[in-house]
Amino acid sequence: MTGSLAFRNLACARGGRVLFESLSFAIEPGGAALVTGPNGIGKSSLIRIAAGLLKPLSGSVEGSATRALMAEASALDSDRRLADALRFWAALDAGGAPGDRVYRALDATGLALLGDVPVRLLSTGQRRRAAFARVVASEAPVWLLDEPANGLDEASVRTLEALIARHRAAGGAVLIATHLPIDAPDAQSIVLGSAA
Ligand SMILES: Nc1ncnc2c1ncn2[C@@H]1O[C@H](COP(=O)(O)OP(=O)(O)OP(=O)(O)O)[C@@H](O)[C@H]1O
Repeated sequence: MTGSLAFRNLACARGGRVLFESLSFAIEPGGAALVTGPNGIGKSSLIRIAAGLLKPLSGSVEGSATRALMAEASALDSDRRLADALRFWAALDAGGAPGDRVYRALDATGLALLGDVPVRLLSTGQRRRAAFARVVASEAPVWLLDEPANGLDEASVRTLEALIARHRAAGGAVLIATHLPIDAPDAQSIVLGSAA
């Protein structure tokens, strides 16, 4: 797997206000970038631009075309059982038979025993882990993670960090917007709202 992402001279405006401009950085295969900054500065907007869901004011994003997004809304069907909901997306996200990938992702995120539970009955943290399981099952070379540690207990944050490390070791690239500390060795630090 080879994942990469490059932001070139990016500017973003929302509601008629420029949030950031002249933003350039690249994430190489095996790399990661942690985006931080105060509320409302544009971290989620940057992630949405990288996901192709928001058009930048100027500049461009290049790199691997297949990108998995973990944002606030997981898009998992609340009435489906968790494994079925993940299977639905795994078939679309990565194609092919999703069975094994989904079970591996459930196992990796500590949800192996909850595959038969309807999504609507999951706790907040379990729902976040389920959203992350979708990313893991997607096999996308680029992961875009918006506040992935929100609602997770300490052990789940360690699992998140381990899976990010595994993805990077396999050649993937990861962009993470976070308020909470996430251990990602040698990750670039992108501080929005900083003059530096
Ligand atoms: N659809 C929209 N239309 C207009 N303005 C928006 C829209 N969505 C977000 N904004 C504004 O864009 C700014 C940046 O929002 P964004 O969610 O990217 O910030 P953030 O840095 O992720 O914030 P937080 O730390 O609170 O999650 C905010 O001022 C927000 O009100």
